[in-house]
Amino acid sequence: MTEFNKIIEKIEKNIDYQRPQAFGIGIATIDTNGCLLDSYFPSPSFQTNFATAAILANLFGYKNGTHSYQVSNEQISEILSYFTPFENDGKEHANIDLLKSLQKFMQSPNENRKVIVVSFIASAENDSGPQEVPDAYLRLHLLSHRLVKPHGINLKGIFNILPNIAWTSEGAIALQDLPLRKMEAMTTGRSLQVHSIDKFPRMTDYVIPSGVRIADGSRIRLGAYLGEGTTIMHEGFVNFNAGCEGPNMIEGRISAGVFVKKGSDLGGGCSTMGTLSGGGNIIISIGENCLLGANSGLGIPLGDRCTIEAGLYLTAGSKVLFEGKILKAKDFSGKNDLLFRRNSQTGNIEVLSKTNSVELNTILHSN
Ligand SMILES: CC(C)(COP(=O)(O)OP(=O)(O)OC[C@H]1O[C@@H](n2cnc3c(N)ncnc32)[C@H](O)[C@@H]1OP(=O)(O)O)[C@@H](O)C(=O)NCCC(=O)NCCSC(=O)CCC(=O)O
Repeated sequence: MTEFNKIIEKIEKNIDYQRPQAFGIGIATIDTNGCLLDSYFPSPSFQTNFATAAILANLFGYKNGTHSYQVSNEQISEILSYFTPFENDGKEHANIDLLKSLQKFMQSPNENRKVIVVSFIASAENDSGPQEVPDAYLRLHLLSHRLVKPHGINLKGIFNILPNIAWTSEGAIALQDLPLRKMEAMTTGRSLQVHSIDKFPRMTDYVIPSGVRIADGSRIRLGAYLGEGTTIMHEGFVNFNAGCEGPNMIEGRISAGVFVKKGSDLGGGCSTMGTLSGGGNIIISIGENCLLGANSGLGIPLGDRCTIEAGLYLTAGSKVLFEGKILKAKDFSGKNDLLFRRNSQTGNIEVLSKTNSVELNTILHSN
């Protein structure tokens, strides 16, 4: 054990070495040109397991920054040899177990169009965002594994890094490989179905967070953050770098960048304004115990215990009536205990102070 510690100390003392913010050991799909299409990290590490990070770093020559490496079976054996002091110590070692499984599964990797990858993400202060497919996927995994909350990791430029590919019943396939793969499947009696053409896969094909119900997996992108006790009905949608704290009822759309705090209910078909396209730049958040009525829309950050009437689309610039004064909806950003409704007699949007708040039906949030 002391020998192991000495090795780690030596690696970490190297003047150029910087502990990565996160790292992951995973498996990636390659296309016929050997390009990486996706990466799957069953147990990513964030701000932890620094000893394992150091051993991996030493083997690949990693010092700092964001880098990914393809790993041979021989290299896995070499990595595992460092961990013999931990054999049968009665503790759980997710990364060691993962390496052993990968070694077993990957006897002839290329036949399955798969390669083993290790990816490191630079320390937070030096992280300039996604560099390659594996570290982009690692970032999305960190969010869906609840290791970081939305906005907790740099995703700038991720669209330029991720390839647009076919998500099929046989996993990720490059668009140029699709006709051949389709023929191959048909001639062997398989039906190759294409579920979507996109840069982001559905979350449930990579990460299943504990304590959630998801009625339609295709509505949740990898990189969504779903807290314990989240229920998402068929109309619900959650983009990457967005999500909810849990428990929550989600029957509307959580756009990229939006975060919903616990106890809030997003009614059927409601909209939260995003910032990816359409010119909006206000990042929407929703406080605790809010209710967005069915088919409502939200263009300002809400405080706690606020309600938006069903069908009311509240944009930031909407003129609203509050205690006899005309204000803008954005003047109420982050404020608590408010009811926004369109007066059915005058047509004005009104803001009323309120004391009651939504309570979730607990039966819908237990598993
Ligand atoms: C705006 C609220 C919250 C108001 O409800 P409240 O219970 O607080 O108030 P209330 O008791 O209805 O009304 C109190 C008083 O205000 C009046 N009042 C109510 N709304 C008014 C309006 N728009 N204009 C003028 N007056 C109004 C009432 O007539 C009443 O007056 P008096 O005092 O004179 O009597 C509601 O209407 C609403 O929109 N709820 C959202 C529900 C929802 O969408 N949940 C998600 C379900 S999701 C779902 O079902 C899925 C299905 C789907 O997919 O669509």
